[in-house]
Amino acid sequence: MVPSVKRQKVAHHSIYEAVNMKMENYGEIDLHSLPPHLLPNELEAEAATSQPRSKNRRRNRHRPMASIGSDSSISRPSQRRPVAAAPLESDIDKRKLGPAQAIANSIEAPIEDEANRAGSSGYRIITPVQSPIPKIEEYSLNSVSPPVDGSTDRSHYLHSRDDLFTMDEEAPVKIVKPESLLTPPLDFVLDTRFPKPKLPHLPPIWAESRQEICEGFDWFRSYQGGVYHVDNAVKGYMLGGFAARRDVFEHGGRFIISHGGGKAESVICRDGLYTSAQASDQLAEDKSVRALLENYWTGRPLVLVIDDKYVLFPYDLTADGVTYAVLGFYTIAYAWAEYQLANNETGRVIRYKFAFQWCEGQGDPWWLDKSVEGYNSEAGSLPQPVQASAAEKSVETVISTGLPLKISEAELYSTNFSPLDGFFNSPQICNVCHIPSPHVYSSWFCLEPDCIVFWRDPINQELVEDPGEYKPGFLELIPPRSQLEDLVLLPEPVVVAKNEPLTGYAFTRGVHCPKCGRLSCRFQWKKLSCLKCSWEQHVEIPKRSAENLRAGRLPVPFEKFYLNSSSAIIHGPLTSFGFGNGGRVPAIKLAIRRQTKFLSDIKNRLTLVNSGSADGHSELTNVCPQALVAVRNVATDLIVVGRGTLLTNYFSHNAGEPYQYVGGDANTVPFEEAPAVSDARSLIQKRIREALQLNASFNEVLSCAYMERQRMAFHSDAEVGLGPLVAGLSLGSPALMHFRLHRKYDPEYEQRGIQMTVVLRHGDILVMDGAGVQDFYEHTVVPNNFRIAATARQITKQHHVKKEETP
Ligand SMILES: O=C(O)CCC(=O)C(=O)O
Repeated sequence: MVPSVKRQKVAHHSIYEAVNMKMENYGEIDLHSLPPHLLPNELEAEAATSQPRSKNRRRNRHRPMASIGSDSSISRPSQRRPVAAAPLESDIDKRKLGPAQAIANSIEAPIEDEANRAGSSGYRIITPVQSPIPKIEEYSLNSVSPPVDGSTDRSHYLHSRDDLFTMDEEAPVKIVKPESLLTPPLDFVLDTRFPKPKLPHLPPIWAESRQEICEGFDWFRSYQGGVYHVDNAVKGYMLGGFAARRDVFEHGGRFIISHGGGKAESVICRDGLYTSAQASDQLAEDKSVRALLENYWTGRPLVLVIDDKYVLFPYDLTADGVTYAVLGFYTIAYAWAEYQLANNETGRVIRYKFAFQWCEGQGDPWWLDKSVEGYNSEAGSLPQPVQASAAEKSVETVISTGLPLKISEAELYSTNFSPLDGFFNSPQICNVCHIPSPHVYSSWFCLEPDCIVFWRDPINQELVEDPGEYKPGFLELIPPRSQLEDLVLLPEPVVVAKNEPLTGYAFTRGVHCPKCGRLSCRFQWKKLSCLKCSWEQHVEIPKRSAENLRAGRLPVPFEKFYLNSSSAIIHGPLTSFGFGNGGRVPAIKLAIRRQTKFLSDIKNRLTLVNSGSADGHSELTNVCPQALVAVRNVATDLIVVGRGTLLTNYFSHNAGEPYQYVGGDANTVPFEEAPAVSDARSLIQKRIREALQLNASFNEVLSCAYMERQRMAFHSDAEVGLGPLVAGLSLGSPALMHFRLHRKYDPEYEQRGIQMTVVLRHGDILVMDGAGVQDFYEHTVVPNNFRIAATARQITKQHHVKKEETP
């Protein structure tokens, strides 16, 4: 929820003007006027969706270019809308509940329940289960809706989804599923090809975790769901988990049929309570389906990615530690809707099926073993058991010898036709809805879900129980259809250009290893490296001067802080106090407390101490080189995002006492080994003594380093044995620290908006004093650009007692 705020002109006072001045409440500003990259995620998402979009731009980008050799008699989808065409804007509401659904709801006899036939292993409706700490399992990503994110209290989830969120990606979610809910989908085919042989060689592009794919591969940046689309065009499609009935992998993988578009039965987790959501009908206007249909009509290629659970792929990815492998470019040859069995009231759901065909011009699929005698590149060769030596063949060699890494313009022609336009598989026009449907199965029936005879025998109008086999010839390859475009699959290497800030966004992204093909996240501050082999590229980030660190303006309409007028937080007078070598230095002390309900106790306060002196800055710059040893830490094993390891969205380094948040002992060094961090601690303690007359003695400092667009998620430092005094020193670009009410005090999300925002500039120390600050509020830090923060705490023994040991 966004706070209800109204616009009001806000004066810009310099720090010096503000000293000792009774400032007005700065709550009356519009947070939406802030640049999106400075907003916390939920506001950022809102800001992004409220941007006006140029329809023309979008259409031009995704409509096919003029076709070469196209037949003018071939009608375009815009002229007549066959089955499953992307709806026009005006159609959307009308199509929400089609006549087919009305009929389906009134039909008494459901399609025969295969689960019953299969005995007790069949699918069940799952009722809500109370589950304290579930066993974490990955659930078919192609079919799972994101669970509702739970608490962001570090004691529950050490990292929340915001930690990994960057602006051009979907936020990753926790895919958690208690064992008791792990029932296989009803509509699956058993894989008969086990045991699968080992891969002939590593794939040219592969990853071990979903995050690696999303950070390192432009064609697939979806942490949740199986369809990655941008501006209504699908860039990547994930084939994962169980295949649905009638899914196929033909011609050696040149022709693949898959069920896509989400809305399968899913598990939702909220506050530790797991519930299942029933499968529901896919609609042509559902975002994923709609985007897939747009690719279908335009012939635009997309990239197929598989995971190691995709049963129809003939090789075993797991043997080589491959979780995700990129197949190559495909276009959609056919799209249609059909009924599939489901575990809901009607016993069935509408599902869209897509037939993907390998794009010509990108060589043969990399997994086809050309060494097999009688290898037929058209048909593909079935996998043979692979010799160990062949399996270990260097991907480097493979990459250089013709892999599906690029579609070259010269080899393509754009047919720009629809497969329904009369050439393939004898489409027929339905005499009820007058929309053509392809002839997919042995007998033809209407595949337009809004038609009252959808999936019904045209003669006796009976619902089709089993459509049987595909019509002979349906699985044959069709002439290629693609746009004249130079599309590059291989991730571009990160090039270190002269004078480029090496903390820029490009350097936060994942890297593709030219030796073994693995995608790795940027996990070390000092270099880009492959997590599989020895490949690495040094990116030596130079030491920054105080001036350089301080540079960077925050385009926000407030100098120091923002208070939401409905928050009831009050601030005291702004005062100045002296630091350092005897001279008085103008500085700000801003005490903020909440007057009613929550922070009524004066002990709970927030103070921003600005060092304000040149001498302070020179002391601080020493901290930087120390923090540069930082790494992106591994998130807790309580969370699975997609598959594999999960890293935070910033780099960190811990000194002093182990801090559970950064993995305890494993990621902590003693202060003696971190002299600059130790200096920062001394400086923080000194400033607090001077400004607040508090004798703080911190025994832990967490240093966080942020590159462009990185940030720390909403959380509170409310773990047992922490604080209650927490003080953070800011270095580098200015940042916004937003506070919102903790979810436990606002369960209905009524006041989920930002209650308070504090600007943190180079040299500032923000002091959070009192357990109430952590208990009532969560905070997030969104830097404007390169920034390092050193946050000091007092950690007691209680903090080290493991969760299971607490009574
Ligand atoms: O100042 C920062 O960058 C974040 C500090 C913080 O929230 C923390 O360490 O808990």
